[in-house]
Amino acid sequence: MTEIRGFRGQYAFLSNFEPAVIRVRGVRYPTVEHAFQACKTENLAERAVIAGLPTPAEARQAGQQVTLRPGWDDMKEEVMLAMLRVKFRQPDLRERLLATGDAALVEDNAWRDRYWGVYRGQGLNRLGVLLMQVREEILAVQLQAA
Ligand SMILES: Nc1c(N[C@@H]2O[C@H](COP(=O)(O)O)[C@@H](O)[C@H]2O)[nH]c(=O)[nH]c1=O
Repeated sequence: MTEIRGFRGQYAFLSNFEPAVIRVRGVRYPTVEHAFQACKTENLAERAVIAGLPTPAEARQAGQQVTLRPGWDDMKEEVMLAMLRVKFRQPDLRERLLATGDAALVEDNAWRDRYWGVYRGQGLNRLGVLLMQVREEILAVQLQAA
């Protein structure tokens, strides 16, 4: 089976740091990263600040300082999945995701994240797994409509 390892170059669009407008409760976020980090808090003022940050790296940093909502750890995968579903509703991104076929998607990273990705050959690759789930869902809908 082919594998896409590392979301760089032509596969950078799979990264949460890539531009993709996500709307959550009327607020517009420029990347999944912004939206995901904002969802860590229920404080709308904190969300608004994150939405306005110029880069996803700054959004990620800000997400480490917000008032964490109760139970965040148990809901973070559902939230990530929801954000990814919104991202890949956009036709161009949806087509590019589908074009990865049945390749394994592995968020191989250099920033030592072994939860969402894989670092030095080890990690849960939860981002990759959720991306593959979204790809499956899109494919299932297309097959139903065919
Ligand atoms: N740190 C990083 C990425 N990692 C992203 O950061 C998020 C993890 O957030 P947290 O759960 O708050 O640690 C998650 O969306 C993961 O995909 N991605 C990138 O392209 N470049 C980076 O430098």
